[in-house]
Amino acid sequence: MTASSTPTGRPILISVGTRPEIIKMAPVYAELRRRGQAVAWVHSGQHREMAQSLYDFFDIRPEYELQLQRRNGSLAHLNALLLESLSAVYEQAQPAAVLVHGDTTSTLASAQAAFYLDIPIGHVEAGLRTFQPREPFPEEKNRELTARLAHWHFAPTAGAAANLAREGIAADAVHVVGNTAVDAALGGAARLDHLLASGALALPEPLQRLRPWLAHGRLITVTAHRRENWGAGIRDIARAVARLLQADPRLAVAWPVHGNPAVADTVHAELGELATRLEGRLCLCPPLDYPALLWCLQNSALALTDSGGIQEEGAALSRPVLVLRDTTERPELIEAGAGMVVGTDMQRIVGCVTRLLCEGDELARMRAAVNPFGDGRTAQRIADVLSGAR
Ligand SMILES: CC(=O)N[C@@H]1[C@@H](OP(=O)(O)OP(=O)(O)OC[C@H]2O[C@@H](n3ccc(=O)[nH]c3=O)[C@H](O)[C@@H]2O)O[C@H](CO)[C@@H](O)[C@@H]1O
Repeated sequence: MTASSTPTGRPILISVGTRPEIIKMAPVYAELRRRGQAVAWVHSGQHREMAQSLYDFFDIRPEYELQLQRRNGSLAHLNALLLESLSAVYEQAQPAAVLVHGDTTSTLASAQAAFYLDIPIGHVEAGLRTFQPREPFPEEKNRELTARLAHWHFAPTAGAAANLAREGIAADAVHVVGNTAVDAALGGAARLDHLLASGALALPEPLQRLRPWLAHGRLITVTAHRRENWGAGIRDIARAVARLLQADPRLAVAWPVHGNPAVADTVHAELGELATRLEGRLCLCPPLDYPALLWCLQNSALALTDSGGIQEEGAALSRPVLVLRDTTERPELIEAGAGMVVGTDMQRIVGCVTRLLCEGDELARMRAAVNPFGDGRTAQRIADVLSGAR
């Protein structure tokens, strides 16, 4: 099959394992179905309960769900289980193509399993690189290896396409299409008011308690979970948040705390007592459903995060993002002026946030930046390529 030919008849199979993969593949699923294309969805992840609210929100019913019997937390074991189980699914589904997303272990295993069965692979969000093999680990190598296997490379930006060209990927296999995170965020945000007003969506109670503070326009959304930030990084981020809250009585913080004890224990040890004392102004809550997270971003002056997806969503919703890492594989955010890399140094975080909130001009300029991750029509472009129309 050439890079521009069309898979017909048999389903296009979308394989996902984690929350961001579901969010970012949902627009592709919707667009392919809208065009009458047969689509099948395989869920290979662990956190089925958390995934269900996403499937409800995006109206997706997975045809296949893997029940992996993990005996330990090793990535090799997970990869081996995924490979075997996904191969069995592919043999049953006989897909015309398999679409994978990004850089997780499920991404790489889904691509490997398709490769062994000679099924063409489409890689969505291709070409992101930090060029540092272990930052992030194992994602940097997962995405690089997935690129070796893919047939269609859906690069979100020209920069990502250039990274692929440097690795020798043929130009006619690379399609610059934008990032589906933008499609999902714009679509989700457009539905929010109606969902809230109709009662179809209720914000969790800790977020309700933030409402009185919104009038000050000084809500900050914080998330942190990357492995390289476990320990001292998360501790320093938490201390910066404490310092900011103590210095500015109008500032409020929404921090959905990742469930991993390596994150949650540190955050609660540093901020638990302050959260009680501030009675609602500091919301430390469990991970939020996606619409609630979008609500936080929409109501925030800025976001502090080490998440990849939130960098794209911040840009889509015109909310400046301060990246809590030493590097980002999304340099376009910085080049566009919509974000900054601030790392995890407490003084630096406090200094940057204070400056932005005090000097409104800089924040306003960041909010006015053109979103470098696309216009919300990425899924259409991907569907065009798969149908041979592009
Ligand atoms: C190194 C890197 O950048 N890797 C990325 C990684 O994903 P990530 O860093 O973006 O992961 P998270 O931060 O876990 O998820 C983010 C999503 O979750 C939503 N969210 C968050 C908190 C919450 O309480 N409720 C929510 O709903 C949020 O809005 C957003 O959409 O894998 C992806 C897949 O391959 C790749 O795209 C991607 O390169």
